[in-house]
Amino acid sequence: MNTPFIECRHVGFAYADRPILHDVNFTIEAGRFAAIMGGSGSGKTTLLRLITGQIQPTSGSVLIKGRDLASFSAAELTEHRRSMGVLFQHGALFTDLSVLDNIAFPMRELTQLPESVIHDLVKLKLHAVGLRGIEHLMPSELSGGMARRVALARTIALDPELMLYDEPFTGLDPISLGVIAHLIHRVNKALRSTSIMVTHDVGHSLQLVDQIIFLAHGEILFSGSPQEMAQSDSEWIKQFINGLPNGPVAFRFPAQTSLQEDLLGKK
Ligand SMILES: Nc1ncnc2c1ncn2[C@@H]1O[C@H](COP(=O)(O)OP(=O)(O)OP(=O)(O)O)[C@@H](O)[C@H]1O
Repeated sequence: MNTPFIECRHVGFAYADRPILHDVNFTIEAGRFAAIMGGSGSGKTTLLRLITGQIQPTSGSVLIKGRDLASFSAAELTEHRRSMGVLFQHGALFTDLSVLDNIAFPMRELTQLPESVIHDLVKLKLHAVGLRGIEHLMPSELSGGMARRVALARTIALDPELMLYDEPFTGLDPISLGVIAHLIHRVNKALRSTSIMVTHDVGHSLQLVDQIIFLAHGEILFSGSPQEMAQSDSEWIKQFINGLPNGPVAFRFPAQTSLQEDLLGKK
């Protein structure tokens, strides 16, 4: 059997004394695309940060290509980060740099490539996201959808073998969202990278990914294919997929007193 690209083995994590993840176990095979889903505050971004090595598990281990991240030297950790492309929630561009300089940034920082090659690569990356010809524009001159595409071009600047997307669809109109989803699919196929996306967008992600990891209260409630998820009997998953206001995640906060007591001061 092939060694998985990413494996979480009994991973637990706490911020100070506040437990966030408990006994999280899953594997993602090389070249596969996984979505991490779950309600707000369930620990999705925390899981991404454990995979990038920004934070370390309190218990258990995160293995990259079979090796425990905790055993990486500083140089190996830098190399691990260099081999990753991360698209953040709002795809933040450097506002005082042009599109060209934004996309060239990781190439200039992390490689010794000559400027002429960097310029050609920027054009290729912009072409990949359908925006060749806007190299000279500043971020303030771009629409939200274009800015997200430029951020995607920057993310793929160094052909990463691991792509991480943290809520890439947030704040986009339906057309821009469709474009970004299509581009993410194309990028994933072209780079054959292993990809992980944290998302709340059930509709698009079920079409994009091979695997879904569903977190609730810091535990894995489900891990499997989109087809398996659609057929799941779990009330949590049904509530999430169908966007129901009530279910295991209650609509009402469980107040300690009744409304009558609050308003009339009576029992
Ligand atoms: N640096 C931090 N220090 C302390 N608590 C934190 C920190 N970062 C996140 N948390 C808490 O950890 C929990 C999990 O956060 P995380 O961002 O991983 O959730 P999430 O599933 O990505 O949420 P969302 O979907 O709302 O972005 C939350 O309750 C959050 O308040």
